[in-house]
Amino acid sequence: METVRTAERELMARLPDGALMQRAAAGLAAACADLLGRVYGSRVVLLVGSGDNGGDALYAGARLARRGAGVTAVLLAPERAHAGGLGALRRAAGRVVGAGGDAGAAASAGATGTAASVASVASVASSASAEELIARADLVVDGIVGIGGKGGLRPDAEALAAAAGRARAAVVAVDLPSGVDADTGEVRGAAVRADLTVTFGTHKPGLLIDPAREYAGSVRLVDIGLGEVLPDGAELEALQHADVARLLPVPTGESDKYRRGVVGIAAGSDRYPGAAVLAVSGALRGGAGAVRYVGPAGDAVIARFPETLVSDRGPHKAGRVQAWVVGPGAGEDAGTVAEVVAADVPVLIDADGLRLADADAVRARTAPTLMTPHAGEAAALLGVAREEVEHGRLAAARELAARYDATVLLKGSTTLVADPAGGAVRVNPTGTAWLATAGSGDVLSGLAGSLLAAGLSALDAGSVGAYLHGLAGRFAADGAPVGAHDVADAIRRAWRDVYLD
Ligand SMILES: NC(=O)C1=CN([C@@H]2O[C@H](COP(=O)(O)OP(=O)(O)OC[C@H]3O[C@@H](n4cnc5c(N)ncnc54)[C@H](OP(=O)(O)O)[C@@H]3O)[C@@H](O)[C@H]2O)[C@@H](O)CC1
Ligand SMILES: [K+]
Repeated sequence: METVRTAERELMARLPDGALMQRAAAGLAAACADLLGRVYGSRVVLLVGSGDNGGDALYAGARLARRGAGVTAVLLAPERAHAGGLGALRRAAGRVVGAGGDAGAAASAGATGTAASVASVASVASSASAEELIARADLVVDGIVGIGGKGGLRPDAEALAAAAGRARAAVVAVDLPSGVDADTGEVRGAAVRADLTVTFGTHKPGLLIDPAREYAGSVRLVDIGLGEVLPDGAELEALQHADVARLLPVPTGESDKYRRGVVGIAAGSDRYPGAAVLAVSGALRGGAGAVRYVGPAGDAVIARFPETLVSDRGPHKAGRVQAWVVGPGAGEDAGTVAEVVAADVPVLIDADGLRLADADAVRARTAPTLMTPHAGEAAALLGVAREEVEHGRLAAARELAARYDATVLLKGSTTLVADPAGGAVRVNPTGTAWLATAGSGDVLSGLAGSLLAAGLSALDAGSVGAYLHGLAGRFAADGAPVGAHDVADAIRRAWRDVYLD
């Protein structure tokens, strides 16, 4: 989060002391009030760590207390809690206890001369333990740790996170759920599970990428004015409808089918003819002017899609294409994979192709390469355990892109697209769990390959393909299970939704 911190420092130098924190706390309190519905008479518990994240929680708690909520702050480190925030909460008649419900520890917050007075702290550090307070709360605000967090939660923080998890209260995370890694989205140990995360200034990668994304609940961004000073080139970006609409290849008056690009699909085997059919089904909806199929499943492909140009003579002799897709259902056909990898046009490598392709040959390519592994395939390529990739998706995508000098689309519940040149990694915002269905990846490879053939860069083809594919998955599912061919059928609707929006 170095970029955010630098921006904060710059902005702070121009603003009166505490102005950023006040903006953050105001936005946080408003979000809490929305969630509570009725603030007056509600029971709010603040989990307060020793940094500014806890300060945000304390100031927001003070605002809620002024509106009639019963607010109790549970301090993890009473002697180091944010002094200004503690004073504000006290002035608003909020209560303060130590994490163990321990009056002595809480009282020391006052005793060390911070804004809380000994009398007020000691008098309210009553008999109820933090655990009991949390169990009775309507709302729990997680201000344990924010972007300053290092490593997994410490044991006392972990106990509070667990208590919040057991409670019936809604949980609001301040800036990000404590315990998730702000930079990478990794969750190594215990972490707070939030219903809502109120984040400040900019989306942190950890809020957009699984597994952390799951812990964040819905995410609300509060503008604290960082936009003016944040440098360009954020670490992550997500395409929106308007971006995708601009990138879609749309035929002009002069287009003929060859100018719109021909995509070659080298996929399927006697054992897996279905993969060929599904890849072609995606390719036909991706904007290329024609789809050429090469491989042993030509009959199955023609039977389903008679518009396909079919050849059984191998990629070299199949006729010109503007991009290749190789790998879905390829089985052990390393020869075809090698032939395609050697072609001097953009190539998308998927599924079996990822395993069969020679790494040096991929690196030696001069035309763009787009690799589309899921977590298991990425793990095999990197030589690590699958969990390693699942816990660190951003790092894995970047690492693969660097190793293969290829654009990498890492599939999963949050699909990421990383370019070898560096720059922001694209997070696909349209995914749905329904897409985890057999053959769905084959459809995506055909679709993205078709976009490559139509002239999009590997980064754009991958991210636009994932976007349309995710949207198509949502349309096709509509709350019920889907097959991959349903997803392919819905691509046209997704395209219209984006283009005509
Ligand atoms: N700058 C601004 O103007 C604005 C900043 N804003 C807010 O500030 C937040 C960043 O604040 P920050 O830099 O004080 O760090 P923060 O996240 O509170 O954590 C540091 C503390 O946590 C502790 N700690 C560390 N790891 C831990 C663990 N695993 N488990 C448990 N504890 C752990 C660590 O303890 P220590 O290592 O020192 O013992 C240290 O005391 C940011 O996320 C946003 O909410 C907004 O108000 C907008 C304006
Ligand atoms: K937090």
